[in-house]
Amino acid sequence: MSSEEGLSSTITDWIFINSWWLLLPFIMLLVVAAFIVAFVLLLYMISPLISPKPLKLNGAHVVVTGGSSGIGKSIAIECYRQGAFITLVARDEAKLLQAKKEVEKFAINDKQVVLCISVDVASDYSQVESVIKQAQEKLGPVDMLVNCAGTSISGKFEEVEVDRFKKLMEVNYLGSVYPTRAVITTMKERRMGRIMFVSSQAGQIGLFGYTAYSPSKFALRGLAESLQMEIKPYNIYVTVAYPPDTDTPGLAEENKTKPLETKLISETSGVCQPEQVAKIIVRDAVQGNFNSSVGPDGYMLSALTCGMSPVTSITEGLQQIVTMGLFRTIALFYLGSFDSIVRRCMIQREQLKAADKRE
Ligand SMILES: NC(=O)C1=CN([C@@H]2O[C@H](COP(=O)(O)OP(=O)(O)OC[C@H]3O[C@@H](n4cnc5c(N)ncnc54)[C@H](OP(=O)(O)O)[C@@H]3O)[C@@H](O)[C@H]2O)C=CC1
Ligand SMILES: CCCCCCCCCCCCCCCC(=O)[C@@H](N)CO
Repeated sequence: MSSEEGLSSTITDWIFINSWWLLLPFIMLLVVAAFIVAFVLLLYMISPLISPKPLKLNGAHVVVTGGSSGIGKSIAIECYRQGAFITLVARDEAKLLQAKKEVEKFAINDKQVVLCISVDVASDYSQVESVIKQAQEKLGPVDMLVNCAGTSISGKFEEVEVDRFKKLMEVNYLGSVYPTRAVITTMKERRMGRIMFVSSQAGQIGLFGYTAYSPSKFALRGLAESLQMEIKPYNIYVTVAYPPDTDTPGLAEENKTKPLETKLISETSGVCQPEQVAKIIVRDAVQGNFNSSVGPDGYMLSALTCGMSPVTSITEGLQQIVTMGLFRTIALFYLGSFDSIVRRCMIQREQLKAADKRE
């Protein structure tokens, strides 16, 4: 070792031993940087969890498609009871007028109005746009749009008439796209609003008999997620509701041709009353929750199928994280029992057929 090298290493030692504090600024800088990174990460995690400000229904203009019957009518009543102005949208004028009378019984002040509009929400966009414009001229800009017009049909895949697949996509999916498209620009300008899509538990799981219906309800979820990402900075919140079987004229109609398998499987989550479903849906829409479910099965299904859907509260996010594995375990038992229902029904049918032949 040369004497020069010896000298430089002695100097470095000296700095480390006696002047470590010279490094203090660097250490502090590192600590501050670490804090900043942690803070930014925390902000990223927390920001989607910040709950929106609840919408005031008193004096608000609520448009309910499918508002002349069943769940839609109950939603209209629930909003009216909280002071909203209502536009009911459906095709049949007589049913609309009847529903208007029923809703009006729940007025809380004498300024409230129920407007009826007869239009097919699924056939022609320009028509839907023009009636929404008329409604806005009469009752002011739409604060909340409830897309509840819809219909269902159940049957085995090969027994469902081919044009029904198209029909259900038109009514249940496009029939929600069109009214939403007609209100969104004004909502964005006003930087406020709520959009509700009424899907179904059959929009979270595919079931025997719902090959035409389920996809039209699943589609709403894709629409809702994409739209929510676009309009959240404009303070507009989207809610997707997933009701179980609900006691309505729509369900009674569907039950006339429902396969036994579909009946037995759907019984799992029971039958609800439309008033009960409407209360939950309206509460969730007012709060701006992305997800709205009914009952314990509905809760489990929603947590299990949350995927990449937006979260609207810290508790919701935490519950999803904690329950996911447990609910999947429970789901496997449900799936097993559904498979066994389908197998048993098939065997029963074949035995009946064989007996018929023998006679
Ligand atoms: N009842 C249930 O078990 C469940 C229902 N749902 C969903 O909830 C929604 C409401 O169901 P429910 O209350 O049972 O249905 P109903 O059949 O009782 O009512 C349907 C409403 O939608 C209107 N409508 C139907 N088609 C159109 C159309 N093309 N244009 C405008 N309005 C239309 C009907 O009026 P009109 O015929 O005069 O146009 C009526 O007001 C549906 O989307 C359904 O899929 C979800 C889960 C469970
Ligand atoms: C942890 C996992 C829990 C799993 C629970 C599964 C429960 C399945 C029940 C599905 C019922 C579907 C009702 C569809 C109603 C409907 O949309 C039509 N009636 C419309 O008319």
